[in-house]
Amino acid sequence: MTAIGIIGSKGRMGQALVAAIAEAEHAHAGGADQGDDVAALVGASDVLVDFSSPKALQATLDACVAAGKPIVIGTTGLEDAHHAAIDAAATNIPVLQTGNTSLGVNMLAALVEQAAGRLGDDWDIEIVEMHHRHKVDAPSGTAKLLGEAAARGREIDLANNSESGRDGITGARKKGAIGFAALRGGSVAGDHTVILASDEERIELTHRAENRMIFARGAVKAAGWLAGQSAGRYGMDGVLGLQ
Ligand SMILES: NC(=O)C1=CN([C@@H]2O[C@H](COP(=O)(O)OP(=O)(O)OC[C@H]3O[C@@H](n4cnc5c(N)ncnc54)[C@H](OP(=O)(O)O)[C@@H]3O)[C@@H](O)[C@H]2O)C=CC1
Ligand SMILES: O=C(O)C1=N[C@H](C(=O)O)C[C@H](O)C1
Repeated sequence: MTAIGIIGSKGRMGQALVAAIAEAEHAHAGGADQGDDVAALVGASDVLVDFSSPKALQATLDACVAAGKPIVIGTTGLEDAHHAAIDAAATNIPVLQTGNTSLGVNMLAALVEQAAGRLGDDWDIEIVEMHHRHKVDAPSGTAKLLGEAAARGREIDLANNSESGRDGITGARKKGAIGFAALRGGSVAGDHTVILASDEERIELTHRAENRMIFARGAVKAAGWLAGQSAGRYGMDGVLGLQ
């Protein structure tokens, strides 16, 4: 049994995590939200799970490093500086960061990597995502994860080969670009489609999340797995046996 502390415990994912921790028969060490003492929660936990806000990340990482506690980071909307902070923390503690903790999305990423690599850049790649009206970041962390998978398959760098937020006279699509489009509305838990389009045919690979328990169960599984790892930065492949 692992004592799991939740950063962002009162949120939509925080509540799903409480249920998933009970279901997996781990212990819920408590939660921290805005204004709470994160160091106290870290001290009471074997491992932390963070589904909150990028603004919380640095203080959370500092507390985990100071106490030598592993952390699973599911928060999205991360920028380069956040990833640099994660890399630095991972030299001291185990850190697992992912835009999506579900089995289905991580399987989809493996399929996208393979398709992008085998089809080549005569096939345009567009990633379309839809989420509930409350989501604050775009494109989603999952869309970025799928974009990274496509870029890996093509052996290109995503940062220099992506197009998003098209509006007005944009010019023609750049050959080899990976495009992103974000839709928001209703209560959608998370839909992602990767479209591979050639001149004469099109492939669409889709994942639809029907509820948040798929993310929560994946995060709890990741927490149990991470508690047994040494310092370093990890993704979901080892947790889900997709390596
Ligand atoms: N990787 C994955 O598989 C998934 C990732 N996510 C990501 O998880 C994050 C949370 O999503 P969701 O639960 O829907 O969001 P919510 O807005 O419902 O919950 C966010 C929670 O984080 C808390 N919070 C905000 N700022 C801080 C802070 N500075 N310190 C501590 N706690 C803070 C909020 O507390 P308060 O209300 O007091 O501000 C709230 O309880 C998002 O980034 C989302 O994209 C979501 C699903 C799956
Ligand atoms: O905010 C959400 O809800 C979700 N966020 C993650 C993301 O940004 O990809 C994962 C999931 O799609 C739900």
